[in-house]
Amino acid sequence: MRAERGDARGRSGDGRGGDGGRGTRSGAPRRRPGYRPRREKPDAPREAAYEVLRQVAASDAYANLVLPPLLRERGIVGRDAAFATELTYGTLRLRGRYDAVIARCTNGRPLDQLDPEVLDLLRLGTHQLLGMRVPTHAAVSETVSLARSVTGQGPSGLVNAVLRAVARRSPEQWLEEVGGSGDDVARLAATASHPEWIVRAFRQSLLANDRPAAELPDVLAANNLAPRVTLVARPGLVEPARLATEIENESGEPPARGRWSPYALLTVGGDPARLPSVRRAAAGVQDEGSQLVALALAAALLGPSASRLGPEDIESRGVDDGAPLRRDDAAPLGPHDAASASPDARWLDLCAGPGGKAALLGALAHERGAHLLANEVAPHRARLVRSSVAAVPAGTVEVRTGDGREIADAGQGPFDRVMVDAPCTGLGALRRRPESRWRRSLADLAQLGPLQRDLLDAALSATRVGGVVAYVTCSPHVAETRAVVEDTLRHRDDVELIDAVAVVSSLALEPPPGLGDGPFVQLWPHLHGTDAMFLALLRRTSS
Ligand SMILES: C[S@@+](CC[C@H](N)C(=O)[O-])C[C@H]1O[C@@H](n2cnc3c(N)ncnc32)[C@H](O)[C@@H]1O
Repeated sequence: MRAERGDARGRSGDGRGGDGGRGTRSGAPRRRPGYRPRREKPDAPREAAYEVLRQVAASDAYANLVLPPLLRERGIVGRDAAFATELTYGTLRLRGRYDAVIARCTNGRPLDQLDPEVLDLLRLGTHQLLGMRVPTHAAVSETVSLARSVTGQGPSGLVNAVLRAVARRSPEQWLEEVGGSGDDVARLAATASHPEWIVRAFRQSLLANDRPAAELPDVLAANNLAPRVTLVARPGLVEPARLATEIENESGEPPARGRWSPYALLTVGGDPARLPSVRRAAAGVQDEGSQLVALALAAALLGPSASRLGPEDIESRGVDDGAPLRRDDAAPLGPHDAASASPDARWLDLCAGPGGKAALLGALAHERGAHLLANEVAPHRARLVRSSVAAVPAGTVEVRTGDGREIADAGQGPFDRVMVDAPCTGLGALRRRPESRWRRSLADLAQLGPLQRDLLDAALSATRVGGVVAYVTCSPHVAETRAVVEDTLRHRDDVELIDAVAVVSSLALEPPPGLGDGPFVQLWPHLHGTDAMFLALLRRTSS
């Protein structure tokens, strides 16, 4: 079976396995010459990829949540699992480009007149041909076989004809063809496979962050590359060196250290869920950009108008110079039950689900004798937060289910440090969520804008004078990043900006290049290898 699948993928043989891939099994009737009976079961990795695509389209499922359990359930492992994963995620990412190709191969029939199932089959076949370089005969015959199995005989002829037309040109020729018409945005949208409004949004954001528009193809291309899986060794819970050993034992390959976060390890394979430290939540999967913004909140200095800091504290910590508090300088605070006596004891994560940043902040809070309230509006996501912070010793983190706009009702403020990791379009994480670019629309921005402003407002109101708020999005879109912060500064006179570039540059292992003059930090996949996270740091200056 393994050999048959391998052949079907074009790694050897004729693309159909030793028996033609048509299911000759002991006891099967003798074939007439030239007769090829219908294959009983389609190739399992292709079938899994197809099913995920259908769930993504029909039930708004997330591919990265559906595929791994499906592979486990069907016992698809090793190279077959890698094939299914690349086929699924690659097809979803490059759907826009492939649709432009397929539309040129249907004899003028518009794609919206094809059955959605057939269109997904064509996309899968096209990705094998143009994105994975599977030999033509294998890509076409296996996809046609899958089509027969899932849609019946009828549409399989169309699938065969369209895929043969796709195969007549090389990937390079198709890129030239689909990128050959329309304005710059339309061409990039087709070749780099992004909706046009997202292409425009990235261009606008590059310019707003003093990056040249010429970088646009690079950032879009980076959105199409599968990122390396990054783990965080939560401070005080597991040493990075120990986590590295676990990773090497699991995958056979030592991880690379992160470029920016001292707690980051980049893996090259293996299943993170199997690592002992991940299982006990001392470590987790977390993009380095996400680690950096959480570390920045923990490192940003409190004060100068910190009402609960004495003047000598402010002086000795160098608050006025705007430099961040380094971990070495952090006051070695006592046990967390003494936290209430400290001027840096009450931390809040206002939008905590599923809990990546809350777990890192919780670990840091424990080291510093602080307490973290992790708030999340969705009960099922609040449960995920509880799992994420499970390794932080009891008493440090409390998880609250509630609307962040009503955080004053929690009765635990005012807070010293507050994370507002606002619900956003997620345009900064397109690498990791292959389907999301097709699901999002401009209407989402209009809907999210008021909520983002209200959450930031509520966070600032719940912060003590001198306390710090981090406003974070996993999106570079101007409308949900600097526009939200600038609107807030316009209508509040009790807030000032902290230079987030200075904070991030001094806490990172090396200063990330290209961050500009601040005060905002915008990370980029093509420059930093992280998600396109945005960070603004704000300080409450008066009550
Ligand atoms: C970007 S995610 C946060 C990611 C999280 N900080 C992490 O690192 O894992 C935004 C979260 O805000 C939550 N959310 C949405 N509206 C909210 C509200 N009104 N109050 C609190 N949380 C809210 C969403 O359910 C979602 O879990």
